[in-house]
Amino acid sequence: MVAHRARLRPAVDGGTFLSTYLISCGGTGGHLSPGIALAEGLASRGHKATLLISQKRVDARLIEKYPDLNFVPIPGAPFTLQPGGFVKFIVSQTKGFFVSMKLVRTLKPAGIVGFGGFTTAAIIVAGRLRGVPVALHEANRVPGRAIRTLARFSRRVYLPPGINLPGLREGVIRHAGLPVRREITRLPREEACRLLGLDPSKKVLSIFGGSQGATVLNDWARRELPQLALEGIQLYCVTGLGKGMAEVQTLTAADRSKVTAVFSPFCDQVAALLSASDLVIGRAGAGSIAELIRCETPAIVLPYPHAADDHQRANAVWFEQQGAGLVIEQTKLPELTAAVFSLLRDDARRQSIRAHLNRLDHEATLTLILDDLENLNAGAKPAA
Ligand SMILES: CC(=O)N[C@H]1[C@@H](OP(=O)(O)OP(=O)(O)OC[C@H]2O[C@@H](n3ccc(=O)[nH]c3=O)[C@H](O)[C@@H]2O)O[C@H](CO)[C@@H](O)[C@@H]1O
Repeated sequence: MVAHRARLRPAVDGGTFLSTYLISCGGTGGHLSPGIALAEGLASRGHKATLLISQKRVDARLIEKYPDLNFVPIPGAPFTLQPGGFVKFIVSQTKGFFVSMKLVRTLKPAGIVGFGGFTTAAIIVAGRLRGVPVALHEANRVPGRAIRTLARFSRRVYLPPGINLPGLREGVIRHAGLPVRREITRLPREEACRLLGLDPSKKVLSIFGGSQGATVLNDWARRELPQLALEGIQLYCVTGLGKGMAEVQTLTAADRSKVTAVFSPFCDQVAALLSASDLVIGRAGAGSIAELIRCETPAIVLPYPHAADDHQRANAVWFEQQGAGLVIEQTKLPELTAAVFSLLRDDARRQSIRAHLNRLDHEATLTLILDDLENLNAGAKPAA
């Protein structure tokens, strides 16, 4: 670890901390979760972070669990060329820019990190104008529009291993995975099942369709529930906010034992969910994949077909190439049921997937980014 060479700044609450960082990470769980992970890492090194988030419901829900972190919602809307949407984009980005300028002026950050998405542009431009070192993080295996546009303003661009962005100055790109929140770690299965109200002696299948949930996967789960229950397989389906009510059902298996099925709009216990699950069916969001790797949970992923530049397919292909999971295209949904039962019956196959997950990066990403940010800061001129 690099020594704490960062400048000492007075804390707003009267204590002292090394430096303040601004982290722009709003809009989806896939942006917010790594932002939280970075803020946790900075705090562990004595720094302070303010996280800029969107005004979307999913952001508000996800941050409930982190009362000790400092979140600031800022205006912003996704880019679109549709007339009404484009005007909204311009107006909200302009507002976001003025809020960002004020934040940079008052907080005097030592660095700004943007995780992409529509909340990132304003703060990166504001930081750049005020001479603050700015860094971008791309989680996906196809860099998004915000990252592609803003990369030339940035001192660092963190990209997934093997991915490049042409035209950047030498030394700007660093290869790093997605930082994962501290709490996401593999728990003993019995404990995880207990936390979720499940029976550890029975298999657990989870549906985890990213931060918004996935309607096709929810529908599949409801359709297949009788058959799953008959085989004694418990179901934990995270439906997504606004996609159904919380519900617990008790069904009967072929051997007359009771089988639980849980439907929940949001999950606050992702580590327990992934640790209890014998198999997860999910999307191929970078956050989900990083957390499946961290908890070593076998999964079948169905890339969201409308993701920008088809980036979920690229994530999924990489995941499968590592032997870390299986991919089924959404157009081949009818194949899912057979694949699920086959994998749940095949303990050796799931064990082999776990072995592949185990050899993938677990901890190094966050350390790499923290070291690098501290180095950047140490070499930086004081913010204007
Ligand atoms: C539709 C779409 O374009 N989704 C994108 C979005 O992912 P999206 O936010 O949909 O999903 P991800 O899988 O990347 O991340 C979800 C995050 O939310 C957390 N979570 C989710 C549900 C829940 O109930 N509780 C909870 O805590 C997960 O633990 C995870 O940390 O950003 C990702 C990162 O750029 C992209 O890879 C995805 O393609």
